[in-house]
Amino acid sequence: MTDQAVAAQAEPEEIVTDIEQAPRRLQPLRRLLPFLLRYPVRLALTVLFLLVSATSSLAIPAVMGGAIDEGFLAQNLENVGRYGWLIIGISAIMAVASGARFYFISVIGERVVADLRQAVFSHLLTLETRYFDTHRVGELTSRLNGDVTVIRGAVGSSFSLALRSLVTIAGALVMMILTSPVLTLAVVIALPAILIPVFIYARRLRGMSRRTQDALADLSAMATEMLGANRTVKAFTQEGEQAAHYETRSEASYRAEVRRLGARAVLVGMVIFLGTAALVGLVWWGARAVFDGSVTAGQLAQFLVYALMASGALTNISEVLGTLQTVSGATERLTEILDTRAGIADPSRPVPLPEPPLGTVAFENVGFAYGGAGAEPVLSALDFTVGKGQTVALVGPSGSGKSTTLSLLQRLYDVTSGTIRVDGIDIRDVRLDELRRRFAYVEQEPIIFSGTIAENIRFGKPGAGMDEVIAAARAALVDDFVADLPDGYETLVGERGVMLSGGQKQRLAIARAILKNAPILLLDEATSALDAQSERLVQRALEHLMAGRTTLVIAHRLATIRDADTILVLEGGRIIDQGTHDQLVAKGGRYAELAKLQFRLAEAV
Ligand SMILES: Nc1ncnc2c1ncn2[C@@H]1O[C@H](COP(=O)(O)OP(=O)(O)OP(=O)(O)O)[C@@H](O)[C@H]1O
Repeated sequence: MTDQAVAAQAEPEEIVTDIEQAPRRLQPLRRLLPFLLRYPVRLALTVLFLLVSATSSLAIPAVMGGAIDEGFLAQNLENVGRYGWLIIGISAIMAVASGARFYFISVIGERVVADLRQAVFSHLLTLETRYFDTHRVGELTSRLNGDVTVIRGAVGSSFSLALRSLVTIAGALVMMILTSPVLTLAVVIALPAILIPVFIYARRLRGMSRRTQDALADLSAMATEMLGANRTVKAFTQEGEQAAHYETRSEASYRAEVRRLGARAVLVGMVIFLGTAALVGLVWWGARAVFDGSVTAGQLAQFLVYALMASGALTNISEVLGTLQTVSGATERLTEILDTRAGIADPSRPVPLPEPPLGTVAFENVGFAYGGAGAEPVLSALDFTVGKGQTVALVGPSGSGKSTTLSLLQRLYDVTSGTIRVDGIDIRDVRLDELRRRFAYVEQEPIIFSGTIAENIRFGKPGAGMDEVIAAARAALVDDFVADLPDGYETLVGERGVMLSGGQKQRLAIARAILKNAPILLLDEATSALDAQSERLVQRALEHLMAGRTTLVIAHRLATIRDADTILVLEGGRIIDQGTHDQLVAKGGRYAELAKLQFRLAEAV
């Protein structure tokens, strides 16, 4: 089974635990407040329109009561008309206020979500490499999408519904007491008998709805993973197997949803029956009060409407509470990211690097362990210098620490002991962006983004003009294949550059590095063999790039090795030998053995 498939199958448990651990507390919601309070005017307008719409909706039943008593029962058509106009006027105010409330709260919701999403994304980009070593990118993007969407729903509608319901309950209760204290007392006594069973059942339903959400999250996680890995799936002829997995999960999600719908149907029935029974009881009780003259028929009608409004609002609140718990979980997961401090950050008093750049590198007795001091060291007592314009090649068996050395130089991780200097300055004293501007990095498997050829090259120097991009492309021999592409530099290269060959991707990455024009070049040569023609092109592109630059190269090509000023032979994180190719070959020993094994024999002949 493929790695991806294994990972996909490991996913359900993780997702379920994640969601089950979602807090039932609502405190994390407080963290949304600063985002909301950034827009005080819109917030104030929302509250204003909310109060206006709630008050006007509460006024209608009172007017209606008046219409019944003074209009219908008094058989006074004029009064019916007058009250009718009043109701139309109030409805107009209510309509405008409700529309405005909906608009402002939705805009705030969208605004908060956009702010939150941007804050989380830009914060994630500042976190150090170690964070990404221990967090799955799929999980992070799902937080960015899923959790943010959950919050959008809540801020836009649930908050508004909760506020409106609270105001309605309070207002309706006041109006009920004003209309008839005796009837209000009867309702307050009878209410728990109806609400308690409904609440208990609704809570069970919420648990079920969380399980269906889990099942859905699980389904979409699997689909994303498998579609992304479609080449691997095909290579291992896993289509049938994975489709069957998907079907099993999809069926589970369907069954969970059906169970939830059944339970919901029971709840709806329960609400209808208990509600109607309560209404009949209230009407009967009210009729008695009308007959003995303690309330008028209009007051009774008005009272019934208030009671219905209050109970509707109560039901809304119980639903909103459920939603807010989910939102609280989402908010907590996002604020967790925002609270993570970058382990590698700018120094408080940065030292500027010399201008113009010297282009020198020095490792002084550097030790490093991925797990921090005390853990198994990956590099020990690493000591070497690279002078301006020199090329130093790192060679050594797999796992000897070559890539780690380049990571440390870019300060993707901090050394555990010793010092690294660029142009004589300890890199921990330099601003991160200033330091990293001094390097151009060409990775072993270059990362190509899904935009156009020009955008990919321009990644080396944002804002570079088209003439600069083309000059870099010429130097990296990219322009010869671009000429054959339908849209030239504007051709889209597909996700991860799938539409380009291995050699073309490498040349594109070299063009990007040429455009960056940094004084120090970090090069991780590709191990995968290209055909002779591509290889020659990449080699020529590299020569253009290396010209006049200080270069640290993880070398796999004999040509690179031969031209290097110094070769550092690494083994087990230590430099076991150094010198030029000829010196080291003459010495015999480990380097000669390694050279035979590691460098392409074809090149040696
Ligand atoms: N992010 C990481 N977290 C923990 N350990 C790591 C990490 N990256 C590398 N290692 C470990 O550090 C050691 C050195 O790895 P490094 O990638 O520097 O070797 P390398 O010489 O570049 O190997 P290769 O030629 O195979 O790329 C290895 O034992 C590796 O398992």
